[in-house]
Amino acid sequence: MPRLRLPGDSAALETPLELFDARVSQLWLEIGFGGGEHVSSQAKANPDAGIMASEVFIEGIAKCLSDIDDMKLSNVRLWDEDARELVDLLPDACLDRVFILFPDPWPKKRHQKRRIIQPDFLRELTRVMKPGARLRFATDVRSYADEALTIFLAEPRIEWLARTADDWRTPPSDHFRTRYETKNLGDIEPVFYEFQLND
Ligand SMILES: C[S@@+](CC[C@H](N)C(=O)[O-])C[C@H]1O[C@@H](n2cnc3c(N)ncnc32)[C@H](O)[C@@H]1O
Repeated sequence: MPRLRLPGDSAALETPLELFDARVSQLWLEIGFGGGEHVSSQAKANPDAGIMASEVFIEGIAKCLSDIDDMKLSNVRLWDEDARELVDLLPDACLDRVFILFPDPWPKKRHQKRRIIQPDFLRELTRVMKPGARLRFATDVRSYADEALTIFLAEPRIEWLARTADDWRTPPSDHFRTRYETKNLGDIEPVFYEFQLND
């Protein structure tokens, strides 16, 4: 993946907007993109955004690469390893948006510590988000929805942008459905939490 794969060193990632072939003014990150439908749809709809997208599942990476090629997208770059390693390499306050959509749910109690939303990782994410940046989290597993919300709201700089009591039950207007979402494997209707990072 020579032109699409992000370099694995912090020096190259110091000026991430320059890593895209397209001229972009915003930097977005999608973590665990699966087959990449959401990545390619957002990239097409937002040519001004450079999207860094991370996935470890090789078939998903191949599918996303094929879509990027078919759609002639020059504002996407892929990271084919653990997203947490990429986040560690990023400079402070560089991201405008983050998407964590239907992450592996690990529904069994004894496996829940494997979930990607953990206090330490969230703190590291807030380091690389700009003040005012948005983070969208979606899940269809009740225990993950509850646990993640508790972790997000414990972070002092994170504000939950819930406008009404239950608007988090409705997909945001700029959401593109993901392959995992369509499988309805969870125990609740999907929830979409939208957060903003404050100063
Ligand atoms: C349940 S799937 C959902 C995929 C996609 N977001 C969707 O909604 O269709 C979660 C994905 O996250 C990926 N994943 C899990 N841990 C990851 C990590 N640390 N870094 C990057 N990707 C990860 C998995 O390989 C898997 O494809």
